[in-house]
Amino acid sequence: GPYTITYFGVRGRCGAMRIMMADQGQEWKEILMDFADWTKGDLKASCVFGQLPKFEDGGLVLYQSNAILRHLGRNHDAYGKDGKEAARIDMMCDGVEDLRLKYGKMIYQEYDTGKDQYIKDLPNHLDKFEAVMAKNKTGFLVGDKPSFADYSLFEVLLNHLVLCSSCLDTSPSLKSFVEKMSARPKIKAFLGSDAYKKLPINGNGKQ
Ligand SMILES: N[C@@H](CCC(=O)N[C@@H](CS(=O)(=O)O)C(=O)NCC(=O)O)C(=O)O
Repeated sequence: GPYTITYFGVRGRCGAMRIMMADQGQEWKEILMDFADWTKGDLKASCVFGQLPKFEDGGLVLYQSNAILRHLGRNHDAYGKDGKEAARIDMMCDGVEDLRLKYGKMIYQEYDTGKDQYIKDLPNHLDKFEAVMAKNKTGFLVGDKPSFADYSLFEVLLNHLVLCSSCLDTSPSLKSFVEKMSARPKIKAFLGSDAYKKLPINGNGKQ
């Protein structure tokens, strides 16, 4: 710390890191970028990849939402107990990223024509995470405590429950995972906060 997020007024690619920091008892500053200012280009030109989110940890400046999650994982004992667990957590985080990319493509490019088919195909994607969650038996993807991959999976599942409220009905381990994560006191408080509720999930208002 001190942690600062610079991003647009959406949950988007900062949904998971906010939930993770809340659960870890961390505070952070939010610099909310409005899109008109962004299109002027000054801040964009200063971003390593020309994109947000930008994350500051004191003097350290990071971009790439999954790199930010990993940094928080390292700093808050949420990256496994050893190298093997860390590698499996990386694998699961990358798997969640694949789901995020599919979800984002549907939301931003194919919502009207592709939403129904996306929901039909969803079980084929969620069953991979269901199998890992069911096998690990601790209530987390890897090891016996939440890792940054758990926070990313949890957040992306919350978004999918908005898209399709029944999408976990055939995934009992994922359903229990979402219920348990939602019940963690600091997460429950954050999900109930105006700061969380006032932000739309995506930049185009579709969900
Ligand atoms: N891989 C990056 C993607 C970041 C990204 O796509 N940022 C978008 C906003 S959002 O899709 O995350 O909401 C952006 O800056 N868009 C503005 C621009 O590209 O000029 C990450 O994970 O952080």
